[in-house]
Amino acid sequence: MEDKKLINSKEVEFRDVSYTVIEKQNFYKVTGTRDILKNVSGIFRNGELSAIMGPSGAGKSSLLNAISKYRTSGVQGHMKIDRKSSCYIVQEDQHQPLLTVEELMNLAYDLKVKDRKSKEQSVSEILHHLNLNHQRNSTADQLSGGERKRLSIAVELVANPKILFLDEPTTGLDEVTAAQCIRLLKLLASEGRTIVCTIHQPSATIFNYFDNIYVLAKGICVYQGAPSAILPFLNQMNLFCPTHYSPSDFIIELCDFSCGEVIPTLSEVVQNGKLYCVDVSESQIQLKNVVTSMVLETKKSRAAQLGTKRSNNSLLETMKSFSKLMSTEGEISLGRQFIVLLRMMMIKIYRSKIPFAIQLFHHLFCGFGFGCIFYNSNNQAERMFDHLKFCVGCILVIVYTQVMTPILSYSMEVKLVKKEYFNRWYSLTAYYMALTVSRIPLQIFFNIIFLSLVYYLAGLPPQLWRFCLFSLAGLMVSFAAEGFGLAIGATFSMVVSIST
Ligand SMILES: Nc1ncnc2c1ncn2[C@@H]1O[C@H](COP(=O)(O)OP(=O)(O)OP(=O)(O)O)[C@@H](O)[C@H]1O
Repeated sequence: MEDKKLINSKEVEFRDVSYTVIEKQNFYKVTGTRDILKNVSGIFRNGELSAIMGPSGAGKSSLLNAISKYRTSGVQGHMKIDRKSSCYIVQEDQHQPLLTVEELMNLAYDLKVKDRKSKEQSVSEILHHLNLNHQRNSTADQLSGGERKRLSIAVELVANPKILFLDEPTTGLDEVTAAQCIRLLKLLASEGRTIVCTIHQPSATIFNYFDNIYVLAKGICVYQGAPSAILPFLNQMNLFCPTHYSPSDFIIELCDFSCGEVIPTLSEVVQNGKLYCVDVSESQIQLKNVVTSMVLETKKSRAAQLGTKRSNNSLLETMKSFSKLMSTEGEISLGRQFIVLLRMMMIKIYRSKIPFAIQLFHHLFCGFGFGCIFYNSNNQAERMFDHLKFCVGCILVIVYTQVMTPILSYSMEVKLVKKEYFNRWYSLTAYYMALTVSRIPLQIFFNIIFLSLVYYLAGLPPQLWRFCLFSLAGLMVSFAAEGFGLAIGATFSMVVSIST
């Protein structure tokens, strides 16, 4: 009966998962590979708060990333998880800047939920539930660490996900706030969700809030089961916790400092996560096999389906899979995503007073300086080389300005976009379209200021049609340069975020 309950209620199951990274001496030279996770298995059940514990560098975040499918390259093994109803909350609490808590909640709701009737009520309920109601009008930067963490959870809760993955939710929080955060997660789990978080070394109070503990050491599982069963389990292995130690400190110390056979022996006993420790009585435990072949079967049937599909392979199928890649699987249409994102970006631009002032000063300064260099030179036909220098110079100023702006600003946004895209807030197509369109008005405004100044100071003919042609050429260069800037900014920040 107990076994049946365990098997039926599991929400996340993984079997023989390994994660290998390529080690490089420098950007080009590969020195070898390193196994971060070594064929670990386990389950995280519905209605439970589970913790992945272990010393620093044990592979906790790697395991969370692998089973949530946040990271797929280098990961092998079988995983059963409903991606559509899961979300991942990263360690750094990143939120759209310049938006208030209420606006962030509304943004998440508009992008994730189709039914708009109950928006106000749902948002209020979640904010109330997470004790953020009094901060409705504050921006994310004005919140405390604990409030920011609660906001990260709140924005994901609007779509009522069944599975929540959190990477180190207590990092940077004091003991009391960390305990509050874990209590909140326990409450959310008790409502029927599967909550899995990584945690480095929880205090005794926090440790006892968890329903399930998964301990990793050097990429292998050394314990999986109820927190209360951990000491009886270790006692059976002749490892006795000193009286003044908390169980969590003891197992972390064992994993961190023990040498020789302790870690492989513990891992062998729990079959690298396939067995689950249940506390039967005060000093007795039972090891139950909970990881089934179900994940393998799911994988096989998927593979079989794919095989059938591939046999009918056609251009249409390829196109469909490509468009799936480009869009989220949510129900919100691309058009609505675009409108919601565009509105959000316009609000952000409107509120960015200092960047606006800097850009205005930059364009005025460059326009004036550049105009002075070529003062009244363009109405003299014999100064042909000066005309050429003027054109090349104009192009260089526009290109440099427009390339640098997205390179500097976009790299900070990439991690946020990666998180929101992974959590199915929007498709990349809608995001890119909104980003491009939202920048057009200011881009035209600033470029016209620069172009008007240089046009006038350089003594070009005061004819409207000539000025329009000159401006059009400048704007086209500016749009092309901005595209390059976005590509460079996204590529380099992707490289940085992938390698971190
Ligand atoms: N992409 C990668 N390339 C190279 N090494 C990596 C990569 N990802 C993880 N590692 C290494 O794998 C090990 C485990 O990393 P992981 O972040 O999973 O540890 P952790 O248990 O979460 O540690 P911490 O508690 O300190 O965050 C570390 O030694 C880390 O340097």
